[in-house]
Amino acid sequence: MNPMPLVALAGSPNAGKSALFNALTGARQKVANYPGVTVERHSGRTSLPDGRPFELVDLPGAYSLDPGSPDEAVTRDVLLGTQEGERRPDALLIVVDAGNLDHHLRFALQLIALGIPAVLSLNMIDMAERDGLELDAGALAAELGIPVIPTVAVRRRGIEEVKEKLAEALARKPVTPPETQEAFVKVQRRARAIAQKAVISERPVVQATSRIDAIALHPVGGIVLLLVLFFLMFQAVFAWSEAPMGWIEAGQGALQEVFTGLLPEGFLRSLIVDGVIAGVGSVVVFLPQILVLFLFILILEASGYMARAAFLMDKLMAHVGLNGRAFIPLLSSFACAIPGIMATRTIDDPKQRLTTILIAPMMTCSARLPVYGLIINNVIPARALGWGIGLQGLVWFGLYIAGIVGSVLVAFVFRKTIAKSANTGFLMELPRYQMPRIGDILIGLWQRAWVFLRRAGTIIMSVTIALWLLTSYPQAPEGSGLRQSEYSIAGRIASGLEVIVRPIGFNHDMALAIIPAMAAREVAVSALATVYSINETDEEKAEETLGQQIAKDWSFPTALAFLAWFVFAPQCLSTIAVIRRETNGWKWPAFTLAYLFGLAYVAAGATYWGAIALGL
Ligand SMILES: Nc1nc2c(ncn2[C@@H]2O[C@H](COP(=O)(O)OP(=O)(O)OP(=O)(O)O)[C@@H](O)[C@H]2O)c(=O)[nH]1
Ligand SMILES: [Mg+2]
Repeated sequence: MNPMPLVALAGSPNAGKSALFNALTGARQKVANYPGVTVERHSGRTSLPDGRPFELVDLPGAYSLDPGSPDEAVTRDVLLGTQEGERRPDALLIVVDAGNLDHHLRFALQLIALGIPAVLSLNMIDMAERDGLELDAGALAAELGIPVIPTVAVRRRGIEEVKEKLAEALARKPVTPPETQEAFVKVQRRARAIAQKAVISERPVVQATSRIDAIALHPVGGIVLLLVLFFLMFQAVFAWSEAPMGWIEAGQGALQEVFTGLLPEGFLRSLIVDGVIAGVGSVVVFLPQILVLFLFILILEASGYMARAAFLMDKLMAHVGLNGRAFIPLLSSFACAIPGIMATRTIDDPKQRLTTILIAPMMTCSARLPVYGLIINNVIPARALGWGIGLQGLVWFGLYIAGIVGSVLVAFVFRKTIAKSANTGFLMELPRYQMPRIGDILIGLWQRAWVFLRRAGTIIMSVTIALWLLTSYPQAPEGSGLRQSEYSIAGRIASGLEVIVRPIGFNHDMALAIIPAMAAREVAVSALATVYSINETDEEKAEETLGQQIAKDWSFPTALAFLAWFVFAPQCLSTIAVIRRETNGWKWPAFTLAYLFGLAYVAAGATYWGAIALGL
């Protein structure tokens, strides 16, 4: 039996390949309005109009067949059939951006020359029309010698036709390509000539894109705009999430009451009420803040603004020896360092890539949000500083900036020492601005929420239960006046660590919380919740929320030191595992652990003693 036919999606970055992949297969691959989003091969199944199934693979975008970076190498190897364990595709679906035909046809021409039966999707035809460009698909097909179908991937326009033409292409035999590839300069010239022939009419319209860019890319105005946007984002994180956080807390309280009423006093009740509900609930309550933050990030990404931010940062990053390509991986690290580190595959220079991998864990990932939120919401006064600026939002903004500044300084040092290489320039095509589609944003938010809740229900819940057991036993003798969290197994282990972290202002509860938080940062919060609810014996005190207890028990310098610790500490085993995978060995993950813990220790200590010196 013949294996299922294989079709590969290929084309220049940001042409809409993943959007087309999603439209064809019903998958939900990440699409975003900047180049370099897809860095791995993804595949999915779908069927031809006659019902025959075929496999579709979405490849990272590339500018040519000579691989510049690891992700482009994936694309080339798959297309040439030299990728290990991978069949050569039976047909290609080449995607080009209709509004950027001249550039995108270069790679398309190289692809066609491979001799694999191909179909061309003339994508983003809606945007081309908006910008006053009318193209002749028939003329283009005649020039290229393959079928050309105008498509709007995000509105599923042209999808059925693409399938029909793919069915025909799959019936054709591949031809043997010529021995030598045409010189790239020649390809370039041919691409331009063909693109010109395909134009029916071009109405010069003053493009919104260039008008917005006059401000957004301005060397001074652009940076100011960037800072203002991010600043507003953090203010909104507080302003908009207060009410829903209250609802979640109320729900959690109600649930605890239900179980307290349902279960007899004892092991099970304590496990469920103090362990699971208190622990997991203390993390879940931060969902609204995370969603508000991502609402902003997703809108900025989809509109095309983030690519401008990358462009602006390029100049600044050049000073520390990184190019603008590092911006997108670092940007994704704000959600989570894991995809961020994987996205460094778009960086061609190995030393620049290594540096970016090493600093990615310093970007404020969403796992830190519950920790920051817990401290800021409860220890930093909700004071207005005038002009609608709140102190809490300002501190939050400051923590993000601290991570960024720290990473910039570290990158500078690494590029001068352990990761030396020449600085290379950065060429990034800026996408056109687009109105974000509400559906896309909602799906993005849903995916974020799902990742967060799944973590809460799996890793955070299991670590919390384990910690609950370790802090519940052995039980402190009644009336001894000993604190359960110190008497227990976990407490005794924490007492060992406390010796090391006391000089930076940490107390016993914090020492206890940061050990299980190695598994995931959010666990620091659920661990504190568990510790406090286990320690509470008299009923009245148990009414207090975790936040109120922290506000009462922790001194201001101690709370600040805890925040500073979490800016840098590499408390995430999955990130370390990904660094190992991406650098092929234990050397760099070990190095990352060492330098980040060192940095966290110094930063927390400096914060603590600094705050004391200032009399805070
Ligand atoms: N208006 C419009 N936007 C589109 C169309 N196709 C894709 N987009 C948008 O264009 C952007 C890029 O799409 P992607 O599918 O991520 O592009 P890609 O080719 O996979 O990019 P890389 O993975 O970076 O190579 C996204 O913002 C999409 O929503 C289209 O036909 N019309
Ligand atoms: Mg993609």
